[in-house]
Amino acid sequence: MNILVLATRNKGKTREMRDMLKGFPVEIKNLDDFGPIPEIEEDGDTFDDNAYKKASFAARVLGYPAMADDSGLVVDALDGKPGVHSARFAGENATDQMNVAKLIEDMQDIENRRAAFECVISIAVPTGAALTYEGRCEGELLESPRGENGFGYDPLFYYPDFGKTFAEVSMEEKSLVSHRGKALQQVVEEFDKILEWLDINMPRIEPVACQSGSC
Ligand SMILES: O=c1[nH]c(=O)c2ncn([C@@H]3O[C@H](COP(=O)(O)OP(=O)(O)OP(=O)(O)O)[C@@H](O)[C@H]3O)c2[nH]1
Ligand SMILES: [Mg+2]
Repeated sequence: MNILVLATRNKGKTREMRDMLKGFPVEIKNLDDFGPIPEIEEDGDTFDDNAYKKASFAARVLGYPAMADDSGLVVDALDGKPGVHSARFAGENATDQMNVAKLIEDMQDIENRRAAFECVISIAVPTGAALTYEGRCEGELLESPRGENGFGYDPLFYYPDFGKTFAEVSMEEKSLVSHRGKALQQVVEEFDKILEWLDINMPRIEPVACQSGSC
């Protein structure tokens, strides 16, 4: 069976990606299933750049196809911030709670509460060839958190059609409309094509003994 490595350290993302890919003929592995690998610097200007960096680096280092997600919250009134810096909004080692607290503070007394989650998923092979999928989800920011589910900014992200925040719905409900859910739905719909693409693009390196014709 094909192996696909989820190139993320984020447990919330991992849960959502694993859930949507269950039932497909692919063995999903986490970075934790391998020995320590170096941290990837996420210094790209776009979600696209960073998703590709993470997926192609993991694929090259591990020798398997890898899927990475780069995502974040884009807030109208903050000129698109925190954007690609969503995970580190309140500082380099910020927790979700710290990021949420900073966002509440920065949005104090601001009337325009419009925000969107954006996600780019990259599936890469060790040669660097890659496929890209995107998703976006629009909502509004509350003034204080609501709900216990999800991760990141979910307790502040109010989705009008649900009348709830993403932290007040189940993971399955969130995935029906979320940025990551939408990108993953395309992955799911195209999964047969992706498997064919992997077959064509994964380099088949014969063991040295075979290359010399002795097997
Ligand atoms: O409330 C949220 N619901 C979501 O559905 C969601 N998706 C992304 N985010 C935020 O954006 C950062 C991604 O940054 P990011 O793509 O660099 O990921 P990360 O650093 O957490 O993990 P990794 O995948 O890079 O290992 C995350 O940490 C979160 O703060 C979300 N917040
Ligand atoms: Mg990251």
